[in-house]
Amino acid sequence: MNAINNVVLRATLSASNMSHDKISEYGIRTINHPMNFTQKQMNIEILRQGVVSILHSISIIFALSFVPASFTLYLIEERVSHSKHLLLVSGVNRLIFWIEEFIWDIVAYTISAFLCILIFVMFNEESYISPTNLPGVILLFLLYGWSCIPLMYLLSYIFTIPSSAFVGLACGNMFIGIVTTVTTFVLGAFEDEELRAVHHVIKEVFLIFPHYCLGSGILDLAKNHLASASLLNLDIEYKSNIFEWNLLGKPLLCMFVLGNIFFLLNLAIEFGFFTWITHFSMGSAVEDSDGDEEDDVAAEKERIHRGDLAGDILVIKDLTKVYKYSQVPSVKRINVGVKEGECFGLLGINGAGKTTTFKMLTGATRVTSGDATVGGYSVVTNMSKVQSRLGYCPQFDALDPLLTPREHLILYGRIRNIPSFVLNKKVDLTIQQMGLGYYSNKLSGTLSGGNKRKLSAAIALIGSPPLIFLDEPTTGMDPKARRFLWTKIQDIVRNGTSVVLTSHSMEECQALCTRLTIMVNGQFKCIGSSQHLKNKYGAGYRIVIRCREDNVKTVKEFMKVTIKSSRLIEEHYNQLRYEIPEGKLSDIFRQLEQGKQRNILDDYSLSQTTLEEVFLRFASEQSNEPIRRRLNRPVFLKKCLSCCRGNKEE
Ligand SMILES: Nc1ncnc2c1ncn2[C@@H]1O[C@H](COP(=O)(O)OP(=O)(O)OP(=O)(O)O)[C@@H](O)[C@H]1O
Repeated sequence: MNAINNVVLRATLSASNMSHDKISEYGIRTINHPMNFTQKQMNIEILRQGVVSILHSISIIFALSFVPASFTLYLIEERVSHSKHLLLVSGVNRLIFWIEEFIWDIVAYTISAFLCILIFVMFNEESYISPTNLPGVILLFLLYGWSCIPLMYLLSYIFTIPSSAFVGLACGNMFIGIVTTVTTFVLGAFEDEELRAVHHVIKEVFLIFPHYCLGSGILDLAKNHLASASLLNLDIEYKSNIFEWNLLGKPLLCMFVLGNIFFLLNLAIEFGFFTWITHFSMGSAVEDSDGDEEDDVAAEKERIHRGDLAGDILVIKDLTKVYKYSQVPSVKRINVGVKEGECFGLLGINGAGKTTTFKMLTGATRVTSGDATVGGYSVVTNMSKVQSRLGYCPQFDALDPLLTPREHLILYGRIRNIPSFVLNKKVDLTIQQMGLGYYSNKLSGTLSGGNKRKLSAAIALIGSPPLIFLDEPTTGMDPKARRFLWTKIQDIVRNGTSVVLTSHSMEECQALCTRLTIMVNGQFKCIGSSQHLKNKYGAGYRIVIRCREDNVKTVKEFMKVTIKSSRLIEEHYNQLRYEIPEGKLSDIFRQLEQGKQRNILDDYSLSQTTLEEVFLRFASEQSNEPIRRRLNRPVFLKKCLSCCRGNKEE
């Protein structure tokens, strides 16, 4: 309207031949000054701004729910694949592991948090980026990461599938953050006395959630900014310290304290504090071994108890493991000493207790009773010292799928303190010897089962630790790689390294082990060299006879008469299999040759009892009772336990 008036005025002046410069001096200037808000308008405006602020809080909680949850992906993968355990066994300090994990995650989180702040800057959100409020916003974001990341570490123990953990934890973060913040905001808007009382209580209780601290902090900051802006409209200057107790002071302090508590709880789980408490509260009495102990087992036990341990790098004394909620021990009072430069074999059928023994010796599970020492250090009291002396090839490949074989070997070589000037050469040599050259730069997640096994064995050997545990190292390997590994094991044993090996291949045990034991139901049934075991527990010789179909009866008669101690153990069509417990080898040959000359038998073979037969004899004693007697724990209890025990199995 004013502009039209000015146009009319200047057109009239122009018609009266006034100079152009002068015309611009004439005109009407209008100034619009809004009236101050009424009380009602003010309330509506505050409510409108409040709703905008709660939307900001929700958006921030939403964005920052995903980032901390994503840090559990790798953590769970490492725990479930046991690659974390392998790192610890190779000498990584548990405390350093978690500090490094936290530093890495907090740096990644800080980048995301600063991107959120950048969005505020781009949209010029005065409530958050004004010089007085910006430091508060930065601190709120950083302390949220400080407290929420260790909380995610704690909750990650509940999960075994990384993707489920990510979805579950991100949704949980969002749910808690949004529900707590919106609830307190809505309750705060009511005038009712009772609701106000509830509002005050839950505002304090919700401070145990970092998500609420962040949401309420953002909201309070925006409300405070709105109040000072509104008062400024009334020409009243209102300045407040945003770090005061009732504004940001309380949530900031709570997040700082919560972060410390969550991190310490996580360390307590990592160091087995809770399993330690339950271990002592549940008791661990296991009666002595069964009376029918073989004399070589008893002799070894006697040697260990006597303390005659000269030259033994590994000493196992009455080592026992009873898993929680299992009524029978998985490993029961075993005793053995392994000398420097000795390869000791642990044989036993599935479920005999071999892996459990390794788990106790490497710190993956707690010892129920008894002890074992490596180089004089106890696995019960000084596991970190024990671990620094171990190489371990677990039963299932504990590899990081995102690292290549070369990167794995460099990583473990560095952990084992191989000087950097020889490390690359050593790694190249190992890769070439293990036949991994073609795959050395491929992700280990894409390797075949056999190649993964080769890599696991190479990791155990790199750095030449004095004691190496190999849990079925050659399973799935091709014959060439298997032969190479055998040669390699023989070499390192010759050079003074001790090896404890489990295998289901009798051929492997005979080729490598200086002494071996057969485990049945968690107990050692015999100990000695393979020849000693065959002599002692083998039933003499085996004869396989082939004859004409119509001659079977005659052969049976012949054997009954000529080799009286023989016992028929198998009969298939024209093939008979006999066991001869005793007798001179030359006499047996002579008698069989006579039978052949008399055309009673066509053909025969004579052999000593094999280790496999000794093994089968003992293995037949293994009962599946332990498995049947294990109780069925409720699922929720299992999850609760897995959370409390962290990476320790019980
Ligand atoms: N985490 C566990 N909780 C309860 N019982 C377990 C646990 N792990 C193993 N066991 C039980 O302990 C016994 C010994 O198991 P272990 O894995 O040591 O046998 P193994 O000799 O290594 O068998 P395999 O040759 O199949 O590897 C089994 O009866 C098994 O069911």
